Amino acid sequence: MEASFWHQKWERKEIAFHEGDTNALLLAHFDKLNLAPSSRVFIPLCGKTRDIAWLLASGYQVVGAELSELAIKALFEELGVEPNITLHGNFMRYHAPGIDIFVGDFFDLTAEIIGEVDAIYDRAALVALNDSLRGQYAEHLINISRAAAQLIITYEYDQTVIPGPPFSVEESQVREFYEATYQLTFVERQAIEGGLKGKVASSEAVWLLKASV
Ligand SMILES: C[S@@+](CC[C@H](N)C(=O)[O-])C[C@H]1O[C@@H](n2cnc3c(N)ncnc32)[C@H](O)[C@@H]1O
Repeated sequence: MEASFWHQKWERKEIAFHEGDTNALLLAHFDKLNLAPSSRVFIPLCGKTRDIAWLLASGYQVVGAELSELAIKALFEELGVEPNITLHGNFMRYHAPGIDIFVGDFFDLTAEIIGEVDAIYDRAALVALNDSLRGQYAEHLINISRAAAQLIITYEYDQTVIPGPPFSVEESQVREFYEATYQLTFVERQAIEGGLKGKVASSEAVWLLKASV
């Protein structure tokens, strides 16, 4: 999708992807990453997810990337935190104790910009990108995070019924993108009540990716 697509979504408040509460699959499975206390977690394409509040309250540090400055202003407002805002190359950096969000294009990020990360939490990021960008996203994510472990939540459904985003990302694609770098563990698949957008039977699938030894 073009950047303008997402900017428009935020301007028009068409953000059905945003969940009011902490994601239940995050709560159920985040401990499987076995992170040390105060580990730094990268959230690509973070929007204003409430999952950030949970991670901070759980003692983790968060680094995020998001195109929309509107989203990040709302994120900090909802966190009740006053950010320090600075220009950082192509990005606006929104910083407060324990949290760094880079506002700009994920594909412009570098390992130096995001700094050390211990793990990645991808909910609605891989699935937000169309087919032509998804492989590029996965490769760039591996490079800038130096193959940090990942917890990924995807959607699976019949893509001929509705167009994305979110796009359906099947097991074969998760394996295609990540199997050369990580050991993949399928964690669980959970049906979405009422289907995706009420239109198509769909499940969320959870994947745990750890560096191959
Ligand atoms: C489907 S939303 C998911 C947001 C968040 N992960 C959540 O669970 O609520 C995808 C987000 O990615 C952002 N986005 C899309 N393309 C991006 C890019 N190239 N760089 C940074 N952010 C991007 C959009 O603005 C949008 O907020």
